[in-house]
Amino acid sequence: MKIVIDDKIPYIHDAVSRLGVEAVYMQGSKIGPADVRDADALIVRTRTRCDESLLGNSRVSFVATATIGYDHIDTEYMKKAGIEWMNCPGCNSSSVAQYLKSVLLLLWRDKGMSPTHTTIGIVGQGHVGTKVAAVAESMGMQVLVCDPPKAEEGAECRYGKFVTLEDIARECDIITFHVPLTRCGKHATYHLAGQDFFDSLQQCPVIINTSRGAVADGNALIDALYNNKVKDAVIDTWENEPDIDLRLLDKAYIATPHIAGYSADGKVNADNMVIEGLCNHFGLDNPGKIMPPELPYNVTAHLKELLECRNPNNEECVNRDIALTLYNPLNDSTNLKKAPDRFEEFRGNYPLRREKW
Ligand SMILES: NC(=O)c1ccc[n+]([C@@H]2O[C@H](COP(=O)([O-])OP(=O)(O)OC[C@H]3O[C@@H](n4cnc5c(N)ncnc54)[C@H](O)[C@@H]3O)[C@@H](O)[C@H]2O)c1
Ligand SMILES: O=C(O)[C@H](O)[C@H](O)COP(=O)(O)O
Repeated sequence: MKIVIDDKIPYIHDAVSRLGVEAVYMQGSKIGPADVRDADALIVRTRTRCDESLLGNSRVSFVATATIGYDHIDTEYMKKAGIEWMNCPGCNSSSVAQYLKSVLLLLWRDKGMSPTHTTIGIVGQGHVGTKVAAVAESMGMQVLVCDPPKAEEGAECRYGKFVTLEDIARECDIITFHVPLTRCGKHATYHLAGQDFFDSLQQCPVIINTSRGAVADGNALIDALYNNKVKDAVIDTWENEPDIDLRLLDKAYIATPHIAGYSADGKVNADNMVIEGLCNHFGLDNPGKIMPPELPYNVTAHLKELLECRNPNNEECVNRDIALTLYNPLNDSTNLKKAPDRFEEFRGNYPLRREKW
């Protein structure tokens, strides 16, 4: 049995080696029809488009993407071809929530946006949006949630009732997108934040996009930043990655290379889900749970010191410093702003980041 695996899926190698199968590791964007022709399974990230042109002449019967998003998988073709496929729902949702928490703390520290005077609009109440809403609520923000598909299903909104995107545009000081990228259907999200949306903003909000780049129209967002319809932008996901728009990079307060979900915890969750799916599909013995690496001693000691110096007068600052020591998106942003051509390199060699210590 042969598996082709994206070589930038961290922590998965040992578990795969214990499966006793042939494994070929390759750069995701380079995996082509000739590489998968005699393969039985494919484990990818967002960089491999899985469709008929890749899989049509192969014997692949199982495709797993070690990600939440699956807009790079042609699900219609998978169904037609009888290929089982899976993504990893929720795997790195806590990592994106950690990213958002640090962003909100930075907006408070550096831009004076006090949480108790801030209304945040969450667009999409799925795995990520739910956790982000909880973070914002715990900081004292007023939370509004827009999720028309969930509203139509009669799902419960924890924050009063679901509101419309127009309500969000009218009321919110921060607007953050957590929807899948979809190009058709009643609730398609391609350019959901387009010209009309930016024109309708009333509070000159901060716009945050950690979902998929094309959920926001980059040109319209840049215009809105120049015309002061938008106060600041925090961009993790970009149109046309890795060839990102340098005007948006320059204007964005925080600009990161699609790494909101890159905690080691999130990566390991995805690995464990993929290995389980693979073992179930092929009847293999599961080689056991993969664990994330520990933080180095100096980081752990520093965090311990911060906690020990906590007192009632500076508790807020200590908590903020702990969160920002664990993860500060400004570091990733500074690197990307200095060297945007290294977008994929920053992702592929991402340093160890943990959600807890
Ligand atoms: N930047 C990163 O590293 C990173 C990490 C994880 C996930 N993501 C992306 O974040 C997004 C959200 O992930 P998730 O796990 O929460 O997905 P999810 O499927 O759990 O939730 C998405 C929610 O969006 C809602 N939705 C769909 N269309 C909508 C519309 N037009 N308006 C408002 N709501 C709509 C759905 O009803 C659903 O509740 C995805 O695009 C995913 O690929 C990015
Ligand atoms: O959808 C997801 O899970 C995230 O966007 C994920 O972090 C993407 O990571 P990639 O596969 O591009 O490394």
